[in-house]
Amino acid sequence: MGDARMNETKLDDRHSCGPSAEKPDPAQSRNGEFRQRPCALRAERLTCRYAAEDVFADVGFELDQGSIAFLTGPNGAGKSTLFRCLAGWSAPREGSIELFGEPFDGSDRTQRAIISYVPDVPSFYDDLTAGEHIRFMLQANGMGVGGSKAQTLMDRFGLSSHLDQYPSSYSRGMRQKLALVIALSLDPRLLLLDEPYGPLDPAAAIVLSEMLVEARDRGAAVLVSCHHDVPALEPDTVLRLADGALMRFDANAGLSEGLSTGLPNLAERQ
Ligand SMILES: Nc1ncnc2c1ncn2[C@@H]1O[C@H](COP(=O)(O)OP(=O)(O)OP(=O)(O)O)[C@@H](O)[C@H]1O
Repeated sequence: MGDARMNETKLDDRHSCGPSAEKPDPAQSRNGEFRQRPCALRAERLTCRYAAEDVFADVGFELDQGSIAFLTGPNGAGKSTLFRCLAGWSAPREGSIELFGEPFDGSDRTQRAIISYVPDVPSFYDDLTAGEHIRFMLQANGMGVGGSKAQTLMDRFGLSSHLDQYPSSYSRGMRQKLALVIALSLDPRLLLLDEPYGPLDPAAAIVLSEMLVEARDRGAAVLVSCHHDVPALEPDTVLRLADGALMRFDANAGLSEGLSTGLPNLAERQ
C-alpha cells in the first residue's frame, strides 16, 4: 500500500536544483554553468548492502518534477532495494538523498507525505474493505473522503463494484490496481512504483500509463521499474541498474554516462 501521507501539498511549488554556495553541485555542466531545473529527487553516491555484500555502490541520479523515469535491470540487481531507500523505508549504507532540495532520510513526516510508494507486492489490512482502505488513507493524510478522484480511478480500473470486498479476496491484479488507486488519489509529488505493470492485463496497463501521464502533466515526478516494454508511455529518462552500477539514458538526447546510442528497447536492456 502507498506510504501514509499527513499533508496535502501543492504541486506547483517548484524547487530548483540549483547549487548552494556551500557545496559543489553534481548538476554542474561541463562548461561550468549550472543547470537550473526543477529537481524532485536527487540520489548521491548511494550504497546499499545486505549482510556483508553491497547490492549496489556509489549510485546517483536526479529525477525532475514533471518527468517519468523507468528503472530497469535484471532480477536481483537491486531495484526494489533502491526503491525502499528512496521511499525512506530503509537507510542506505552510504550516500544521501535530497527531496525537493532538502536532505531526506525518511524520518520527517512532512517529507514522507509528498511521496507515494507502491512496493512490488503491496500489502493491506485484513479487516478493512477496499473502500475502507481508500477512506482510511485519505483521512490519514488530511484529505477529504468526499472527493471523486479515488472513485474515478476505481472506475477507470473497473474496480468500483468491488469496493465492499476485502483485498484478500481480490486477484493479484486487482490488489495492484487498488494500491495504485490509493497512491494516485493522494496526489503525490513523487510517485515510486515498483513493477506496477507486472500483474496488470493489457487494458489495465494502458489505463495505468494514462494515469501516469496525467500525474506527469500535473508536475509529479514518477519513477517506475519495469522488465518489459510499457504500453502507451514514453519515459523522459531510463535508468538501468546492473552489476551494482546505474546507467542513465536520456530519452531526448539518447546519450548519457558514456552510452553512445539512443534508447534500445527494454528487452535489450535486461
Ligand atoms: N531482505 C533481504 N535480505 C538479504 N538480501 C536481500 C534482501 N532483499 C533483497 N536481497 C538481495 O538483494 C539483491 C537485490 O534484491 P532486489 O529485490 O532489490 O532486486 P530487484 O532488482 O528488485 O529484483 P527483481 O527484478 O527480481 O524484483 C538480491 O540479491 C536479493 O537476494
